[in-house]
Amino acid sequence: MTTLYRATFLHTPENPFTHADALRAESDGGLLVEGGVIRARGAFADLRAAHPDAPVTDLRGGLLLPGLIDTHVHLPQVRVIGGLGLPLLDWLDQCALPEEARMADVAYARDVARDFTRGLVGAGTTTALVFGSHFAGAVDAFFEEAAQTGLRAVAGLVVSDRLLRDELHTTPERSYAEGKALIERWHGVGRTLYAVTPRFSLSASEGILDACAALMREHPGVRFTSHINENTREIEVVQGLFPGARDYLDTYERAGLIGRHSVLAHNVHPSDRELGVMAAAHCTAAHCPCSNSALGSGFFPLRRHLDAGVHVALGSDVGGGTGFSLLKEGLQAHFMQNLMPGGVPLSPAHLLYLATKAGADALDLPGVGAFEPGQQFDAVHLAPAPGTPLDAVFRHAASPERALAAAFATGTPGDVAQVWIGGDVAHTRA
Ligand SMILES: Nc1nc2[nH]cnc2c(=O)[nH]1
Ligand SMILES: [Zn+2]
Repeated sequence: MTTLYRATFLHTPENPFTHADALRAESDGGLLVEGGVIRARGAFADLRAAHPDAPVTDLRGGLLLPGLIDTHVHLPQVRVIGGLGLPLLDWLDQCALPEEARMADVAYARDVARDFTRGLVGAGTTTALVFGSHFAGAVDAFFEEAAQTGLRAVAGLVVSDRLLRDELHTTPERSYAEGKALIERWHGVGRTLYAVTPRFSLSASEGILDACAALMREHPGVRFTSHINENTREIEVVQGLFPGARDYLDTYERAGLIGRHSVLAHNVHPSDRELGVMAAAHCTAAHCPCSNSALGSGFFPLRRHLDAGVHVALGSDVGGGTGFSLLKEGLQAHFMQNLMPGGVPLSPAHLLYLATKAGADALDLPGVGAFEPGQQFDAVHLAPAPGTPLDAVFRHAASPERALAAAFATGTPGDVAQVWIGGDVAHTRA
């Protein structure tokens, strides 16, 4: 089936941190989509002339963006969003982990997976790197729900063997066996990929990190994700647990877990050595600015990451973060860079890139992240309700770029009118 979408669209096929004019915009644009794939892109009038018989979907009056890509978000935490005012380790004990223990009940986990997946797609997120659950049944339930919704999910069993709560602990042997079974069931099936996911070095012994590395070695193409350098107290505890490690990164590096397919969340307090190794390994730092603010973790040193050559993308970190909207994460990133000494001024192009193409690159998914011919039609249509301030801005914006800035400044999931994944409608505003 072929459709010609008519819209004001913007995308960042190039990296605005390294390319001038990376923001591409078309005020009255056309995207010709066939079988879920973008076949042609340009001015609407030109595409209309070349394809006079294609049915037109008219999306004028809003903004069409590539589907947003969340590179760090926790499945079991959707119902504990809002535990404000605690530092990381207290927040885990009091807010997150009691809820994560409830995921042992598969029926409960299925309901949570529905809330979670709806929350993501309703916010315009079409691809997510998801911290699953400590329970394999809950991870299955999530993959099933993602397959139904159409979400591009990269996810895995979260594994830990110390310092959380007994119900959440496993063993290296069991984590390996359950991970292998999940990889065989889900990796590369439909739109899903598997991510090997030790929770963080604080809760993962060398033995369980080795089991993670074995899964990575035996299943090339699976992704890796964990947390790093989020909170100063956490870093001290990790140093004590790994007295032979050079730093936090080394706890993963020594196990053989750092490479092109590794995404490390937070990295608020990195050393220069860690940044150098991350750059050389082409791994990604998932920056989660709302979480960093809510948990008081600190200011993300974006300048140091960029100077070192470390790839950076955005994550919502629900439920340490405050919601699924990557527009809000973009705004919070902008605020924090504005406020910190030596912060990087972030333009609308930077924010769009961090929320789309940067995530696609982090996950090594060349088929998504922008509106290039040959890419999947993953898209979010922002169309604020008439009479809202964002609608007023959209109707009077001097350029698509100004409208984009306003979408980051004041847009919410309520402004997401429709979402497509691979050409299929995955969400329509009620
Ligand atoms: N923000 C955050 N950091 C973590 N470090 C280990 N687990 C978590 C978590 O659930 N959220
Ligand atoms: Zn997290």
